[in-house]
Amino acid sequence: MEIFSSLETLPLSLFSCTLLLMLIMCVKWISFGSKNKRNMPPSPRKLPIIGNFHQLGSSPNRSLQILSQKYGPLMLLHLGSIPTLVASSAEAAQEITKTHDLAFCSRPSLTMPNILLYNSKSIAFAPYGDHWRQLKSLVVLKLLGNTRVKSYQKVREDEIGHMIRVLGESCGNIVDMGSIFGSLTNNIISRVALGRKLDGSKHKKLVSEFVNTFTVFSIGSYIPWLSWVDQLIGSVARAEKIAKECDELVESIIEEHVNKKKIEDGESNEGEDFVDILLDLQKDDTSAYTLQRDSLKGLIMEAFVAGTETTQTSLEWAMSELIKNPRVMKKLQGELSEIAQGRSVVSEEDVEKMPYLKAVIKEALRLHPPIPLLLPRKLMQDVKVMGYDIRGGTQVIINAWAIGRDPNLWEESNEFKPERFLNNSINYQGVQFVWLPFGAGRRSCPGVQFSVPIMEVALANIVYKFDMALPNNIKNEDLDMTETCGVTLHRRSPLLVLVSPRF
Ligand code: HEM
Repeated sequence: MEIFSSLETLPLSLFSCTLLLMLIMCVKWISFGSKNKRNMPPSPRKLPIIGNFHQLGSSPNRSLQILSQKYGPLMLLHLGSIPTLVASSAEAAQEITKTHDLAFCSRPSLTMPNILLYNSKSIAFAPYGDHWRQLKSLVVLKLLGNTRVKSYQKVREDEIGHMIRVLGESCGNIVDMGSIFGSLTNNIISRVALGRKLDGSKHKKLVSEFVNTFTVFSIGSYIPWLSWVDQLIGSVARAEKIAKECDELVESIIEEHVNKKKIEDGESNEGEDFVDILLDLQKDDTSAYTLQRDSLKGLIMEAFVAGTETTQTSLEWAMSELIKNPRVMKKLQGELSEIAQGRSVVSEEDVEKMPYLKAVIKEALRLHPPIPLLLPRKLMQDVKVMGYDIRGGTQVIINAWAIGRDPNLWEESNEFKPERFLNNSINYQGVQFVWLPFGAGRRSCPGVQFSVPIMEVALANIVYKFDMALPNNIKNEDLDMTETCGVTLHRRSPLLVLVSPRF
């Protein structure tokens, strides 16, 4: 009887199984169809496992520019297994940083920043969310706002004065301008962030190792199932060691500040550095946001990563272009002589009357944006960009370097012509999307107001006080301008010059 009944049900279960199978196939077919109907951006052919990595070469900004000439201003690459949208035109940049800014506002999770910056608990590599929003507005308002940046004027003047004295003592000798600018930016950031210069070469070396570790390639960031390779070759262990040593350094500096505060309690807040300000904010129980210790330390270390080499590289490129273009150098010296009128120092107030100086710096940043591909973003939901369907989770790169050299946007786009920035409205907020050295939109750089006065006043004083020539009778126009990628896009060869006083 039992056998009978089970036999009876057999055709029925076979029927339902077949029906279920057909249903699954139908759903699959429909979803495959709709996938095919998705209008994906053009993609260069990729290789198994590594995807398009082999096409980036040693100069990704240039390789991506060349690829975009073939595949268009929006292309979809695969870096390992990570789908990566590459934007190479002003229109594409505008879509990402303005039209869909919120959707494109996150950052991908990357191994090295996670190790070095307390699991990306500071700003630059934090995913979008409450934590990032609170921290960014804290930095914009309390550390890098207008009034606060003005209060660092004394530090800027001191350190630029010191740099000019060092150059004065080096007249007649060959000077490495990169190292001069490196010391300047390091000293300024150290004094503003920590309240003092880093003592001894040991700490300077540690901080420079910390900054450089950000560029150590991590295979796990792009091919997650191969992340054990990072462990095997020791890159994770090395980064962890540097992170630990830096953490100890920042902890000791915080301790110094806590002790100093106990002594100075009740005195005025003048001359406060980042650590002072952040410690005060941590104690502020009227604020709805609690600043965690790791975020505080992350912000301090991030200032070194984000602020030193970027400003140093920009100065080095601006100086290189001035040396290579004597016509521009002469015109700038003319403006400086006219405004400074024989005074020994060019002040921050003088610089406000110097449109050509400002144009020189903007033009140098156009040709040599220190972070040529900005920082990678991550799309948080599916969106349509310039008619293409882009899936949530895609990583996004904006080739600011290529946009700055786009011949459709810039006449004689590879030439150094500061005049193009006179009488135009292109400003540091990047709202025109044709010039993006500091990015644009919610994720743009909060350090603009901090670094621009350093660049302007430092360059003004050097050019006002010294003539520069290349050693070994190298002609100015033969100066090697080859670039190489590190934390920033910097000169491959050091900028060695012979300095002589102008008066
Ligand atoms: C010449 C100097 C500098 C240049 C060219 C520069 C450039 C940039 C660029 C291109 C980005 C990425 C923007 C994007 O993804 O859209 C960025 C982000 C950032 N920069 Fe700067 N930067 C400079 C100086 C500074 C300084 C001095 C500080 C702080 C002391 C700073 C702090 C930051 C931070 C915290 C971010 C992350 C913003 C976020 O993710 O929301 N930068 N910078």
